[in-house]
Amino acid sequence: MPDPSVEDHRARILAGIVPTAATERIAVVDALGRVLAEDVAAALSVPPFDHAAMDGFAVRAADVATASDAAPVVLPVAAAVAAGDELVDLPDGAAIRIMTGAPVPPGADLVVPFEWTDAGDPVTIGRSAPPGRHIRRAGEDVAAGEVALGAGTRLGPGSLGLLTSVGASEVVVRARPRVAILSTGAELVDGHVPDSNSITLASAARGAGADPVVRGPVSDDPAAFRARLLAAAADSDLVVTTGGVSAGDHDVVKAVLRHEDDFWFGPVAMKPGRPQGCGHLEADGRRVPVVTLPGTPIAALASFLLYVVPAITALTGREWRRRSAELATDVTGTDRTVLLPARRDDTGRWQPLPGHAGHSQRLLAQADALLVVPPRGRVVPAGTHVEVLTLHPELHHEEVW
Ligand SMILES: Nc1nc2c(c(=O)[nH]1)N[C@H]1C(S)=C(S)[C@@H](COP(=O)(O)OP(=O)(O)OC[C@H]3O[C@@H](n4cnc5c(N)ncnc54)[C@H](O)[C@@H]3O)O[C@H]1N2
Ligand code: MOO
Repeated sequence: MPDPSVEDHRARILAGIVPTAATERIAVVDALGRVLAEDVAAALSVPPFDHAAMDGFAVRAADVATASDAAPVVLPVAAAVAAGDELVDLPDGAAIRIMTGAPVPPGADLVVPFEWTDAGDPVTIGRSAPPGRHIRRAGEDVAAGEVALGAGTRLGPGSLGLLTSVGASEVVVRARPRVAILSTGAELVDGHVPDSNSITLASAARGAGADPVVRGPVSDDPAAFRARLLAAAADSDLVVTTGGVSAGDHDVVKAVLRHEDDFWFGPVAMKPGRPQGCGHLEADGRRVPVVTLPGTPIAALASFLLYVVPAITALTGREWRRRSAELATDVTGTDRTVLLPARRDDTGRWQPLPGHAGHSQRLLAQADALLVVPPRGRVVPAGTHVEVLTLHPELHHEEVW
């Protein structure tokens, strides 16, 4: 039996994910990047009232219908209104000087821009237009009562502006999934090796829309690991461990979980990150998914982006979408999926960084993405589109990827 592929392992993990039902009500100013849990109906129309779209004169279109440079129409100016002013009626046979955003005077159905006039008082108007020109009608963008944004919408800066314009100051959004990060290894606990995976994975989790809780490092003692793991599962929606999944004498994650019914461990046909595992734990009657990643830092982050970012997306009830990018050069494929640190060049294609040594944290820190080179066992030519994993997961949802 060949080792399962990256796709197989991702499908296995995603099959065990049930979107979290939890929601919370938050202020619109805090809602950037969140996902609406409910439709938002407009309390206010956009625009809220009929207003001028140009600086000029509000008139009756019929009064200026014949205006031309050769035969201009001259009207007295009855008043001046600016944005924020109260309504002023338009007397018969007159014009009102009006600024962009000011309420259109009842009776007026056309705004003549200054450029078509001498801007004087009385005003000489040398050009006409049909009724309605340069007026934005109340509700022409969004009518009060209409659904302004639907459940499931991911909120960007424009959505926050729209919510504010329709009168919403708070919204109900899906709760961020709580993701526990549990690193393992005696060398981390005693400080011989800095625990870089915790900060890397917690920040990647936050960027992907989760609420990370760092629960490690924990030593290679099975009882200590089990206790920490259960505590992590009790207050999270997903647990991610790092380390302890290969074949060594102290590989505690695998030793503790391999005999559980609900766990799978094995090599996945990828490099780096071959030893992987996943399963579920029971906590307070909930089935909490657990993804066990290898400890080597580049393998841990690559695996996190391949498997955990899609799982976080699925937990928030959104569909995970693969991103693809074009190779700038030929890449040597193998019989396993290879993950290559890369940067985008001036042509928008992706170039693997030179000097890839398999496990360089330095290269990972310099790269913008990991290219997922498929296991074709031969050269993958320049111009081929391959999956790409951004190393800036805060941008994961952007269409540019
Ligand atoms: N006989 C075999 N040995 C190994 C195999 C194998 O198949 N057979 N697989 C190798 C591969 S590939 C990988 S990847 C590693 C994965 O090992 P573990 O997941 O068990 O990780 P550890 O042994 O705990 O640590 C590996 C390495 O990474 C450092 N590390 C671990 N956690 C962190 C952390 N939180 N922050 C920073 N660095 C960390 C750790 O000190 C080790 O140097 O197994 C190979 N061996
Ligand atoms: O798969 Mo491991 O990450 O090569 O060292």
